[in-house]
Amino acid sequence: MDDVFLSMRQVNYRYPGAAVGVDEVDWSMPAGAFHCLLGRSGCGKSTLLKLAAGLLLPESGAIMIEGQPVRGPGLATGFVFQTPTLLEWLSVIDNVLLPVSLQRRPGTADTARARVLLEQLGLHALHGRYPRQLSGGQQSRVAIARALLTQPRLLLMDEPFAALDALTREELQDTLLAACRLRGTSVLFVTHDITEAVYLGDRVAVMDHGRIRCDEPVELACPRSPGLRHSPQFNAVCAKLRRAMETVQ
Ligand SMILES: Nc1ncnc2c1ncn2[C@@H]1O[C@H](COP(=O)(O)OP(=O)(O)OP(=O)(O)O)[C@@H](O)[C@H]1O
Repeated sequence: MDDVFLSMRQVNYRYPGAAVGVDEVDWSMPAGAFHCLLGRSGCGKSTLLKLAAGLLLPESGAIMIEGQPVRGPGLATGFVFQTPTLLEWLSVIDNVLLPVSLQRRPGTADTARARVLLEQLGLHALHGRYPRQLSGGQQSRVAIARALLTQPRLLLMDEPFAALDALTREELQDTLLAACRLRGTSVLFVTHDITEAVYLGDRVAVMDHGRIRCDEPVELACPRSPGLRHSPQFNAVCAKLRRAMETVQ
């Protein structure tokens, strides 16, 4: 199929000595899609993301982005971890510019792009602050801006909002959807939270013991709006995924 952006075919990986890894995973995403991976702790979600990022290489099977095999990490893929991992000694704008400054001296175009991202992520007044002067939600916003700086086609997110309070988390979900829609960024997003997966994802997969056990398209109104969270349709999809998660445990 020519509209496949990311494809995984029969992908296997296991850390030495680990009981669970990634087991015969087949997955594909069209460009601009937002896919979520749900599953209990230790089922292999982070391992799958690291494989997609090229941080790990599969023992067998193939991972392709736009038809090219993934052979290692690259600027075409952004990664956001559970903790924002900001550098304490750099200001907000310098943290956002980090992916460029690791390669070369940032130019005016890079700084302009960083400022636009900070504006879009609601951080325009905080350029000169340091991470210790920010709330957890603001730090997460900086981490997202940093991951988007190089204009990656693919954003991989590993429970990036897990440590935030429920309302901040919902605000960030809307900010993230808007930022990715604007850029056409494809996103693979790992979470433990069923409502988060359903709000964000246009497709949600449930992982268990390294395998994809259930793969559910989410046919809810786009773009998402906060009122959707209280609708019967939203609750019905959440209930279906919950049943799927309970069945596989
Ligand atoms: N660096 C590592 N070395 C050895 N084993 C590892 C390593 N990282 C993960 N594992 C093991 O691989 C398996 C899958 O771990 P993974 O981190 O992918 O799970 P997960 O679903 O992301 O869990 P969580 O939701 O808790 O983050 C687990 O059994 C884990 O103990």
